[in-house]
Amino acid sequence: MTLSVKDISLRFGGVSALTNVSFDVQEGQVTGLIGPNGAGKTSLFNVVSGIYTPTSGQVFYNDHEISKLRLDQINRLGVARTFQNIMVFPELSLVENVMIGRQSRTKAGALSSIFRTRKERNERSEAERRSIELLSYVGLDKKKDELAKNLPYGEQRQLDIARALATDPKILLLDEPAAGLNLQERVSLKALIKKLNAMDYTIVLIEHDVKLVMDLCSRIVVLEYGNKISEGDPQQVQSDPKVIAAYLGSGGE
Ligand SMILES: Nc1ncnc2c1ncn2[C@@H]1O[C@H](COP(=O)(O)OP(=O)(O)OP(=O)(O)O)[C@@H](O)[C@H]1O
Repeated sequence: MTLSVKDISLRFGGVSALTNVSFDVQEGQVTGLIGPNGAGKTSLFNVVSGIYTPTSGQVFYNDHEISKLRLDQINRLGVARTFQNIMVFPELSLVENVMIGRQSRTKAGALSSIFRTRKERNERSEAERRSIELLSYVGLDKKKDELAKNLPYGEQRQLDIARALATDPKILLLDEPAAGLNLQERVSLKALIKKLNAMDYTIVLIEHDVKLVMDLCSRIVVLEYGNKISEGDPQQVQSDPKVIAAYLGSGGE
């Protein structure tokens, strides 16, 4: 087992964002996290990735409790994430964007150091080599020297995923990666997620595009008002009356 969420509750003053949510993410799978707006999906990612400390409950990663660790500590253990809003640096090149993501892995620091020593130069060239390799995973290596701001929106999302890969994670948490993408870009994204999963990345996906989730995920967890209301394979979840009611109640989103 890779990631285990146990009885997680998260409250903001009077608002319960999550109530006793538990589920496991199995290694090598693509797990979907779905639910209407405000269901608590992003809050759960924020807890798992160390942005929020849960009010109660625990998160385990390979049997280590990570719920009290910081974002950077959890990241170093092998959990990386993207955010709903794209987090690329528009004025930097693609390869620089990915190299900044690797900065925590190099002792000398990727971009800001003056490359005086052989060790620092070697670290930089290794960081650059690996960054170009990661760009090739998402199909952007040929554009490595272009500025991020000049990429079409769909490719900026792919660059964002390459940045998340920069710390060499085992688990990738993707928060609405298809948001704002057109049909063709969604097809490319689906192929990319399948490819990354085939490369052994374990993936947890928050997504409103239910068809994309059904096509990609072997297991789906459904939240509503901070509670887990269903869990299972796509068939089970799709036919669960609680899930149908939750989606109809939210306008069929
Ligand atoms: N920092 C915060 N302070 C107060 N309330 C918050 C905070 N973050 C989230 N919430 C509340 O927690 C609940 C869950 O929000 P969350 O963003 O996790 O839902 P979501 O399922 O990701 O929604 P969406 O699909 O719209 O992104 C909402 O009621 C939200 O208003």
